[in-house]
Amino acid sequence: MKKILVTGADGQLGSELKLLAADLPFHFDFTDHTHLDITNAQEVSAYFQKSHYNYCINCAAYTAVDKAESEQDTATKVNVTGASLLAQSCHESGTVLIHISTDFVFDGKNHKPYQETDIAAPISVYGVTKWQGEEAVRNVSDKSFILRTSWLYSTFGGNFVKTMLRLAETRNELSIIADQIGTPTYAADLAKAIMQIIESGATEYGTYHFSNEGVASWYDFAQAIFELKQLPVKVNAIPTEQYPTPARRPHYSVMDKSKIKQLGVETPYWRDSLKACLDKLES
Ligand SMILES: NC(=O)C1=CN([C@@H]2O[C@H](COP(=O)(O)OP(=O)(O)OC[C@H]3O[C@@H](n4cnc5c(N)ncnc54)[C@H](OP(=O)(O)O)[C@@H]3O)[C@@H](O)[C@H]2O)C=CC1
Ligand SMILES: Cc1cn([C@H]2C[C@H](O)[C@@H](COP(=O)(O)OP(=O)(O)O[C@H]3O[C@@H](C)C(=O)[C@@H](O)[C@H]3O)O2)c(=O)[nH]c1=O
Repeated sequence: MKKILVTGADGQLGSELKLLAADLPFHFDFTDHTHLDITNAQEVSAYFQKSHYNYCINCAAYTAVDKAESEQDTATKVNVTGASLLAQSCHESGTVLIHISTDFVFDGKNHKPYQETDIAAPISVYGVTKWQGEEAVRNVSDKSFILRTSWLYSTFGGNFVKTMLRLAETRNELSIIADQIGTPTYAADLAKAIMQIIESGATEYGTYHFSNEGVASWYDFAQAIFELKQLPVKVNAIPTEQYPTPARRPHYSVMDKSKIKQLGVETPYWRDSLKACLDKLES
């Protein structure tokens, strides 16, 4: 039976993987920050010495985009050192590493969906650390899948969908940025994609883009949330300048998913997945 180590398992993606795990014929070790700190070299190597893993899915990350601007060292430790330590142990033990990265490795100047071969040029500390983490993985492990995803949300953890629902409890009007374009992605769909890759036994290692299908601005995303939930919130479309944040975010970060589709992975339309998540939140 395949053995799979999951790090950062209490986050959005890790929690979605836990839900899927129950129905799969694999042995999972789900670890959170307290059981396995990926920045601790001894803890990482102890895990890999204790068991042989066929796969390691790295869901652990520093994901606070704005806070990262003033916490560069912490973000680097988790997103670069942590990724590098896992890659090293995976390489030594012949484990396939599935590492997750982000659309924020791009600067957002494209006018057509980013391909895996497009040049990364991150414009935030978070984006830089995620790019350096990818490079660390690529340099060490020749058996790794790096999956870049975007605008993740889930019924678990904190995310844009939950922020909008929370704000709707006290506000009847919101201003949301309309000139940052990307694709929302339901973490449950990413979890399924990861499992499809593992179940297929694919060995076409490398960097892949995975998001839901379609395109939206944060404004469109917010409108869809309120429309599907039938909440009477007026949403004003604003330019980025009118919502200043510590971190810069790409204006355009839609990703081309042709490559991952060749592995048989499905990419549901973002509004369908949003509805599925909202229905699940309600139940
Ligand atoms: N969220 C998003 O919108 C997007 C995320 N991604 C990427 O997808 C991946 C999964 O993201 P998501 O599930 O949303 O992230 P979350 O922030 O929901 O979860 C990350 C988890 O990592 C844990 N963690 C942090 N530091 C360590 C550490 N040193 N050792 C072990 N665990 C640690 C956190 O635990 P604790 O809270 O206890 O620190 C948390 O449970 C990440 O690589 C992220 O960069 C890509 C695009 C979009
Ligand atoms: C709350 C709020 C946000 N916004 C904007 C700010 C920002 O540009 C956008 C999204 O803000 P958030 O802080 O929720 O999301 P953010 O943390 O920027 O999301 C990013 O997270 C990292 C981890 C990734 O890897 C990215 O793919 C992306 O998902 O919405 C508004 O315009 N109005 C508002 O009222």
